[in-house]
Order: sequence, then structure tokens, then C-alpha cells
Amino acid sequence: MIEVEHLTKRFGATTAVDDLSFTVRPGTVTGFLGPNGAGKSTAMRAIAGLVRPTSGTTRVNGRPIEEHAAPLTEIGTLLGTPAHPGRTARNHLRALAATHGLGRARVEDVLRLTGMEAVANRRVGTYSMGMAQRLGLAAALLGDPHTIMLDEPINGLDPDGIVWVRHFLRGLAAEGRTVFLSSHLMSEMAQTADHLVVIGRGRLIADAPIAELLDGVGETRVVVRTPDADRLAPALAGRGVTVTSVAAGELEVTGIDAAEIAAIARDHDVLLHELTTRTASLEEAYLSLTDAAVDYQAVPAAAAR
Ligand SMILES: Nc1ncnc2c1ncn2[C@@H]1O[C@H](COP(=O)(O)OP(=O)(O)OP(=O)(O)O)[C@@H](O)[C@H]1O
Repeated sequence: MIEVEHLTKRFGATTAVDDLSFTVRPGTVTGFLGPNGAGKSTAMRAIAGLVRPTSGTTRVNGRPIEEHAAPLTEIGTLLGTPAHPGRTARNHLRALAATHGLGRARVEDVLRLTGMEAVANRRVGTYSMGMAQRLGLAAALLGDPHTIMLDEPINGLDPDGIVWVRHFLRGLAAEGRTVFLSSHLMSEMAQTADHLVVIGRGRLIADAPIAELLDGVGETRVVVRTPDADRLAPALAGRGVTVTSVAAGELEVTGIDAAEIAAIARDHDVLLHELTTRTASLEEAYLSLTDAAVDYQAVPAAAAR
């Protein structure tokens, strides 16, 4: 479990995280989503105890990270601090284990868990991005932590690597662990996370299951292309339907399905060139959410003048 309460972090004039509160629960994969510079890394570093908050608190498994006697067994992190390129993965993990009082047997466990055994004696500097990410995951799992927090673990991976990471993280959540990962891409999160915490400019925008986020912002709409838009639009209107003219000969219709539109078109002798049902994609949901964040920012700026 990760709890963030009224977390604010300023770097000089920049407010990286602004009064942010959310809870990451065990047993699910929670995505931490926001555009570049939204404050995700800063918030994660504060949770890991690597950044001192300007105000507010963070707790891991019920306590501030610094109050845990063995932090590595509480939270495993991947926060973009790569291993020394001249070391082998096995030696890197052994050194890490030794400084945290963990045995060598656990190193072999995590190498096996992350599929790294065959390359464990190679120098880290020769690794592909995918291998380096696996090593990062192996290090995060070393203390067998109940909570795992990963900053952009999918960034730069090839499709096989992405599938592997997704499957792996889902497995950890299925074991009842808390899994929290960041990304600036909704498409990555759509297939990996069950729940999303979305931030923009350091502030919370949404904290909800992915399905609920889609329900909230997305509506099924039908795109209609017809040379008779002038006649069809009024025929559709007045039935609890919204009709928007998006281009010449093209309408966007909500509140009625494609079959009903086709029937009305036939009744009015309207020729249809296209009738396409579009469900809001996660990407659209995300853009609509983060647009709101920009609007939010514009208000205080205007008010300040
Ligand atoms: N050590 C620092 N000193 C000064 N400014 C910082 C520092 N760390 C982060 N920032 C600023 O805080 C803001 C949030 O950055 P942060 O890296 O947390 O965002 P992010 O959402 O993780 O973005 P990205 O996806 O690009 O990593 C940015 O404006 C960044 O420039």
C-alpha cells in the first residue's frame, strides 16, 4: 500500500508536485499517468524517500519510508538509477543484496524470476534496453517486497519486452502485491493497469478504475458522411440526439445508434456514404482529462493579472 497525502514539492520557482493525495492499493496494477513533466518521477522519489517533500506526507505499507528498518523488503523500486556498466548483473545484485543483509540465494531467485540467468555474467554495459529493464526489475524484487514502484518500466522496450513486463506485473499483483508504475502514454497503461492515477502539472486529475474513466469521458458516437447532411441533421434532431457538423458532408451524432440513423435516413430519402460507430478510445479519454488540467492552470494565471 502507498499513501500520499497533500504532497507538495517545489524546486525553486517550479512546483513539481502540488497538493497531491492518492492511495495505491494491493492486489491491482495501478498506473501513474501524466504528460512529461507532470511530476510523476518527483512524487515517486518522494515516496521512496529520495526527495524531501516541501509539505505533505507519504507512507509505504502504513509508515513513512524512513521509519522502516529494512526498506528494500517493503518497497522495490525502479527509478532510473542504472547499474554500473562495468559490472555483471549477478555481481550488481550480489552487492545490493549484501548491503541490505540479503543472502546470495535470493539473487539467484530474482535472476530466475526475471529470466536473466543466461545473461547474468555479462557486463551490464552490453545489455539491450529490455535486459537492463529486467535487471532493474530483478533489483526491485530482491527484498521480496510487498510494494513495487516502477518509473516508466515499459519505455523503450520492444513489443516482446512490453508483453513480458505486463504479464510479470500482473502476476505480482495477483500475488496480492501493490504494483505502481508510471508512464506518459495512455496506450501503455490501457493494457497494463487496472486502476489509474492521472496527474497534470503536479495536481491530481483522476483516480479511478480504467473502465470508470472511460465511462466518464467517452461516449459512443456515430460518424455519418452524406451529401444530404443539410436534410439529415434536422431529421435526426429533436429525438434526444446531439448532431454536430464536423466538416462538409460529415456529421457526428450521439444519443442514437447507427441502425436508427440508417432507418431515419431511408425515411427521408437521404443517401449515406459512411456510417461508423466510434467508441472513445483510452487515448481520447486521456487527452480530454489532461486538457482539463491545462484549463485549470489557465484560470489562476488569468486571475493573477
Ligand atoms: N531536481 C530538480 N530540480 C529542479 N526542477 C526539477 C527537479 N526535478 C524535477 N524538476 C521539475 O519538476 C517538474 C516535474 O518533473 P518530473 O520529472 O517529476 O515529471 P515527470 O512527470 O516524471 O516527467 P517525465 O515523464 O518527463 O519524467 C518538471 O518541471 C521538472 O523540470
